[in-house]
Amino acid sequence: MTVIQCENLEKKFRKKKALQNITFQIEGEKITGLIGRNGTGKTTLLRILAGMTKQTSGTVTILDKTPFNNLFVSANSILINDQMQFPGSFKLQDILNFAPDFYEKWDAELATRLLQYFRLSPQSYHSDLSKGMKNTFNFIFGLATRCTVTMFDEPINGMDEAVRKDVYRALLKDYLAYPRTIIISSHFLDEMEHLLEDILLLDEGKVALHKSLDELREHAIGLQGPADVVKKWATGFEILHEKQLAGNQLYTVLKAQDCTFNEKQLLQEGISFIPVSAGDLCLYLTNTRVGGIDDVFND
Ligand SMILES: Nc1ncnc2c1ncn2[C@@H]1O[C@H](COP(=O)(O)OP(=O)(O)OP(=O)(O)O)[C@@H](O)[C@H]1O
Repeated sequence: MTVIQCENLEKKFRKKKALQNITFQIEGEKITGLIGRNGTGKTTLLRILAGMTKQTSGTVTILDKTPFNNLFVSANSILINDQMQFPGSFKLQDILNFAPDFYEKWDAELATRLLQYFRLSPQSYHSDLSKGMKNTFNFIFGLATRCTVTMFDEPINGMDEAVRKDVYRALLKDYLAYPRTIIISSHFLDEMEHLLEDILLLDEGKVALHKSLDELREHAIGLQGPADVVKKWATGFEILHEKQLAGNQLYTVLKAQDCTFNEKQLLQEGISFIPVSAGDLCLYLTNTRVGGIDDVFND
């Protein structure tokens, strides 16, 4: 079943095109990572999907409904971000008490247990929490809604490493018990790679790639060895990233399409295959310069 569908979505802020030609669909229950550099339109896309803002043109449907101003979509989806506002007079417990009025699948026990585990006092005011604590509470809230479409916009900002690890684990355990469509935008792809089934990579407001992680891992190949030999083998391939290393060694990442390297011969010529992590690959695919920051310091 198609849960999310976008066709030629465009969003302009005055003359600025924040999103353009966005076409993709998400089928069924899975966790998708929404990845992209700063300012590439992740938040804008999530806000459109959640019905908080309207696209300039194109179509978007969530559970077959247009999300903007749609009560059905509001009841069945949630966007968690650090802009979430709750009434100033509400303690955390008050927020939890009101949640079942809006979210029919609300799991009060899960929310309470997670609050205890993360040592968040139900008597605290949301506005008094630190950044990391606020995001932890927001995450708990999002998880406990069990919404059919649950979206997290950079949920782990401000959380320390131990909390992040627990949050990833809680997300995975709850998802396995109650599968649903989850989208997480994050700059920490390497950390949460194990959670994700698909990657939706945005670059300058466009979809750069929408693939499963398995497909993504086969998308590129890393070669390292003597610079002249690496360059010889890389001839004719699209180079996604290049880094000069000590001892005249070169590390090159190539687009793996139609790669038919003879691994034995490469090894004989001193070239090693280096796996390219999904996080690094997404960075290379959205870098404007093949050599990255090093280029700034090179003549
Ligand atoms: N309300 C707005 N008014 C004008 N421009 C906006 C507005 N919201 C977003 N933009 C612009 O749209 C583009 C996309 O912004 P968006 O916040 O969606 O990116 P992002 O990928 O979430 O970025 P980050 O990773 O830094 O949070 C940016 O150029 C931003 O300046």
